[in-house]
Parts: sequence; structure tokens; C-alpha cells
Amino acid sequence: MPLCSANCGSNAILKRPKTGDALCKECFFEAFENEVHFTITKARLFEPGKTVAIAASGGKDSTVLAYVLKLLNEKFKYNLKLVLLSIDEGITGYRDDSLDTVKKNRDDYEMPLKIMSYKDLYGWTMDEIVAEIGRKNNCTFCGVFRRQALDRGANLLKVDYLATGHNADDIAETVLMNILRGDLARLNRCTSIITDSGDGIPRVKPLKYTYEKEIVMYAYFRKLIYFSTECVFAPNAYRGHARVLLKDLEKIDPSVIMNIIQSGESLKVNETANMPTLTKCSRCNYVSSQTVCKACVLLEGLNKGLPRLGIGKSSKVKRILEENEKKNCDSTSCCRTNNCKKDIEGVEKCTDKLSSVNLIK
Ligand SMILES: Nc1ncnc2c1ncn2[C@@H]1O[C@H](COP(=O)(O)OP(=O)(O)OP(=O)(O)O)[C@@H](O)[C@H]1O
Repeated sequence: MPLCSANCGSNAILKRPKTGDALCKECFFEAFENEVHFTITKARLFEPGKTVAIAASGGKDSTVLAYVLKLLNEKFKYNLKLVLLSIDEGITGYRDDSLDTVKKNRDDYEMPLKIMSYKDLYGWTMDEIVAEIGRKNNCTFCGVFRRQALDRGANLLKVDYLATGHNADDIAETVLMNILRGDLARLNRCTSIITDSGDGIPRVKPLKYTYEKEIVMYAYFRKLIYFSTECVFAPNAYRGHARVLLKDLEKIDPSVIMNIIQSGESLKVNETANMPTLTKCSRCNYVSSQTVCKACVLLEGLNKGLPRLGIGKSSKVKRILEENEKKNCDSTSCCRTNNCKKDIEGVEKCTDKLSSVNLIK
């Protein structure tokens, strides 16, 4: 048994995936926590006296995030108020069970918990959405709705920051995905440790430089309770490819994860590149790069029996909406008489025709 490389005199019990150092349990805890503390202080993630909502799914990342933030807050006197915010997507056999874990964390870590549900916000559970759309594209709905639900929850709680458990592997995967897709706008912002949700509540990622394998190790040795089952619906296929590629590269050289993040951070998008400008959704007032945000388009598709609306290209969306409008509008109450633009970019549709649509309030 080798000695702990931190020279504490104890035997090492693990090899750190990130650095290869052989460490004892206590020295691993210290190294792990100090690195998160360094990330927080170097990026000046939090101002003292503020409130942080921790986006808590019950999974390993957000559970470790909640535990470490509580520990560092006390140890280094950040003077933060920590609360948990969970989104119930309405996935039977998955989220219902993971929310039980979050409730346990709420009690163990003594943090208030707010749960917001897709059913209340959008009128649909993911179970119902999958029954409509099938298993292939359901991740699009879930991702778009969750992002917005978290921002809405943060606004409701009037917190100053929203912290998510995104780890180094997640960020590196996202860099790869955006390169493969040629998505410059996302590539430009995906490595930011602080992002603006558009509503003035910054999103922060304190685990940005923490390897997933180390999070699992930390949770294991700290005996943290977390929920480890995969989502019962199909995983995000494209991200899956990036994940497999990253895991293969990590086996050859673990520093590849940090190298990809650092490369992403150093990239500067050419100023002549066509970048979207952020505006407010004309329907729900949520930040969007289109006149109507993606969540409202997806929701309209669901409510009008066109669940694939918003899944494909925007030109296709536009065509489907136009066709749908033609079908719905009779000649005497044509959209035009109500000054309606037949265009998803400027959806000001006949309000009487859309009265049944469950717009996000
Ligand atoms: N239902 C949810 N409620 C609240 N926060 C969520 C929820 N789902 C995801 N998040 C937040 O987004 C982060 C990234 O989510 P992702 O779906 O990639 O899960 P993950 O990598 O498995 O993380 P975790 O282990 O925390 O579930 C999570 O760490 C968490 O902070």
C-alpha cells in the first residue's frame, strides 16, 4: 500500500482520476473541497450575504454540490443563504424517486426546498409529452422546459444566484458537441462559469473543473445519499456520442477533459460571425433569441396536436404554423383582419383562435 502523496503519513486508498495522485481519504476530501473553494473564489462566484438556489435533481452532481457548498460556506464563512430548488418533470419511476432523495437532503442539510412541476408551469408532465411525441425527441422538450423552469423558480424564490451541478465532463462534452454541430453561439458561451439567464439571476457552475469520476468518489467516501438511476426515457443521443468519445479519450489521457475546457475558454468567435441577439419572448416575456421562445413554440405544438413543432428546422416550423393557421382561420375572421403575422418569428396570432393554448404565465 503506497503512502499518501500529501505526506500525511497515512496509507493511500485511492488514485485521483484528475491528477493521478495516490491519496488517503482525508487528503482527498481536502484536495477536492479546496479545489471547489478555489474555483469559487477565483471566479468571484458569490458575494457575501446573498442567497443561492442550488438546482437539486437528487443525482450525484447536485447532491455533492449541495453538500460541499454547505461545508465551504461554514468553513470559509461565505455568509451565503442556501436553498434547494427542484423541478419535477413528471417522469414516473424516475423523478418521483429522485425527489424523495432531495427531500432527504433537505432534512439532512437543513436547507429549505422548493419544488416546481412541469404540470403546473406548462400543463403537461413528461409522461404525457412522451405519450404524444414518442421517445425520440423528448429530451428537447425536457431540456428546454427545465432550463426555463429553473429560471422561473429562481425568480419566484427571489434568489441572487442559481447554482447547477454541471461538472468538468459535462462542460467538455458540450464544447465537443458545439464544435461538431458548428454552433458558434453556444460554443462561445458554454464554458462560462457564470451565465446570465436574461432575468438578472446569474447561473453559476462551482463544479466546472471537477471531474465526474471524482464526484462519484467523493460521494462514495462521504457516504452521501443520492439517486443514481438513469432517466427512464431515451437519453440525449447526440450528447451520448460526445460522452463516449470523451470517455475513450480520458482513458488514454485524463487531462483531455481540462484541455478541452481550456481550449473552449480560449476560443474567441470572429466578430463577423452571425450571432443571435437576445430579446424577450413576445408571449411569455422570457429571454429568447427569437420573437417567440423555444418553450412557447414547443408548447404550442403540444397544445395544437402538432408535437413535432419546434423539433425540426425553423423554416419547417414556420411552414407548419402557416398551414395550421390556414386550416384554422375561416375567410371572415382571417388573421390579417386581426393584424396577425403568419410567421413564428412574429407570432401575434388571432387570440380567439389561440385561447385554448396554455401559454406560460
Ligand atoms: N429536475 C431537476 N431539478 C433541479 N435541478 C436539476 C434537475 N435536473 C437537472 N438539474 C440541474 O442541472 C444539472 C445538470 O443536469 P444533468 O441532467 O446534466 O444531470 P446530471 O449530470 O446527472 O447531474 P445530477 O447528478 O445532479 O443529476 C444538475 O446537476 C442540476 O444542478
